[in-house]
Amino acid sequence: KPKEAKRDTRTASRKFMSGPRSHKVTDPTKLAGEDPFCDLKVDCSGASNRNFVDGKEYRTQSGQCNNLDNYKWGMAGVQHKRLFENAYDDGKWNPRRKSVTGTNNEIVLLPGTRNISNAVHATDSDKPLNKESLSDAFFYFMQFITHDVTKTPEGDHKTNDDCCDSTKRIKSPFCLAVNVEETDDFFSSLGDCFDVHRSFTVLDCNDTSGFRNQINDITAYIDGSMLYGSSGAELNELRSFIAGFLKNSTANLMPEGVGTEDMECDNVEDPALCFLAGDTRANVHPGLTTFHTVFMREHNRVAAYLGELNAAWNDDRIFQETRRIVAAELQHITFNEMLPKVLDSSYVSKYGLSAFYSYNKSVDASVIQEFNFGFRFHNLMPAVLHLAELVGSSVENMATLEQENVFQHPGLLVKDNYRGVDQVLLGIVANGCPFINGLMNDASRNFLFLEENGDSYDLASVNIERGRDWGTPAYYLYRQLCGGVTISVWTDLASTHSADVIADLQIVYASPKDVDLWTGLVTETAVGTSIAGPTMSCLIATQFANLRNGDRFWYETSNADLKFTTDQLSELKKVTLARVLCDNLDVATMRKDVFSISDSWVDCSTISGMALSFWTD
Ligand code: HEM
Ligand SMILES: [Ca+2]
Repeated sequence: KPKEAKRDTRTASRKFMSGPRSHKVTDPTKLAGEDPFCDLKVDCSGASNRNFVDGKEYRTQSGQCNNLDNYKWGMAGVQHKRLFENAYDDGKWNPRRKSVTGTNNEIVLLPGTRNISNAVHATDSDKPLNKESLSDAFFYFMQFITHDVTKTPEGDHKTNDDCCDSTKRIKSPFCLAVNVEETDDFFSSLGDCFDVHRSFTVLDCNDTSGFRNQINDITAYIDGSMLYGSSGAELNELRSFIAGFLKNSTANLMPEGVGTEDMECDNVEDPALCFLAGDTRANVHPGLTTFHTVFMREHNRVAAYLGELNAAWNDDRIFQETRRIVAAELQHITFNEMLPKVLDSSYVSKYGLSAFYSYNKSVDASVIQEFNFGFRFHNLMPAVLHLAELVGSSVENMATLEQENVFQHPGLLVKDNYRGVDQVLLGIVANGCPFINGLMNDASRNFLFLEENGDSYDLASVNIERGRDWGTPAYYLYRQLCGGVTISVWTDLASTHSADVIADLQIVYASPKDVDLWTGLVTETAVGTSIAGPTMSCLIATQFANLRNGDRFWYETSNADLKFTTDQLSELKKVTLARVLCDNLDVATMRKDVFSISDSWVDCSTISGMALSFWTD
């Protein structure tokens, strides 16, 4: 097996990986360490800090003044919110490392995160299909929506900072070092450590103790920021400034970007090609890159239509109106098709996610940091990527690629004379993603972002390490908050976790009150047919309710100045992801429910969509 061979030849000591492992700050002024928004006053009452075109108001690019009383709610660059006080060891910034079993006289450390990954999250076989027949497209679409909502930048480390270096391991304020035991099946041949860089932080505005908090680089609102960017400067790179269009490149793919450093397209197989999108992570996986491509095309498809209907509209007006429609489609698909498969219907109704929409100006849509962990569904990562084609009347797999050859490899889209993009899409709709509570396959636990020198990455460890980096409190507090269940002994977890999982947790953790948030969440037994346990569902539903109720521009708004007409809204509500895919790819057949592999394939002509004729001015 190729995987074995790679493992055996990797004898070099662990070096810093040349590409980024996590996401970098795009705006260097944000590295200052002070929160620029603490003292900044922005007046949203007039037009000057908002976005009016031809007298009509649209979203600002940064999300500023979406909330008119609190200009920075949900805006790019603002701090993540917290549901509890921080759990940093020093209350300020030192990572959470201490077990509750320690005393004033004797500190007991939490288990190493790679040890937790090995004991709790490992599976030695590629996981079987999930019982609900969720498609790989469901997985990559969730990632696509994640990238509309949250991106937490890394701190100001030098590219060659080696956090495993014995002196820096202690000294560099930007380093976390994950210990690797000699007994580690996979990573031990590379050394005793792998490095993770700490997230960028700012000093909290109201706190004088020196407490530091993480920020969101992008707009939290579901507004298509991964397509349009989260600042005017980012958008200017993407717009063609002709007839409302976004730039594209050969075969109607996204424009090519320059430089691979920040853009996560440094796969050893094909480092040359890199696409430019509104979010720098667009190249991290071809499944994701395909969704970016489809929605960029959807923008241009809608813009062309609006331009024809409204000869008097200029580039700016067409652009803004199209962006408004595309954001509405994303919101509709997320709430109508995606969330009902993430959450059990009991959570959808309890949190009012399908209730009548009414804007609530006291709701802050900014990202709750605990949600950030609750939505890291890396345990659904498919082990392989299939490329598929329509053969006769059925969709068949043409090739099966190991994930380590596919991460950061957008070049797949141009393969086969540009049929790559269609083949990737058909492949992820045709095949099912794996799902077992809390287990991660080798692709994400050992082979993520594999480098030529054998370096790679364990996403389970990193997720746990990230929680400690952020001073995120342990899982048990959230079980208490969401479920009203007090956790003091292991058996208290029995209502949320299987006996097997509890036994695995006990191998590494000294106390159930030590269990890290991400680990506790992904190992919960999922509710009903959903993919999330009770506490995870609570965090996810809370955030998505805020993204809806706290968004003044939500597509279902009844505000006279912002709303779609009744006709337009009823057209928008006909939109399905299947229709968007049919409209923007060279495919003749699709599943009406793109997220379910038990749905049958139908001819694209039988899938209805929205009529844009209602957009004549
Ligand atoms: C090809 C598939 C994927 C890859 C390679 C990937 C990789 C990563 C990496 C490297 C990080 C940064 C981890 C850190 O340093 O803390 C991350 C963060 C994250 N991932 Fe994924 N991921 C994938 C799919 C997904 C999916 C499907 C979801 C959601 C269902 C998701 C949700 C998240 C979230 C919420 C974060 C935190 C984002 C932030 O605020 O920076 N990921 N992912
Ligand atoms: Ca956004």
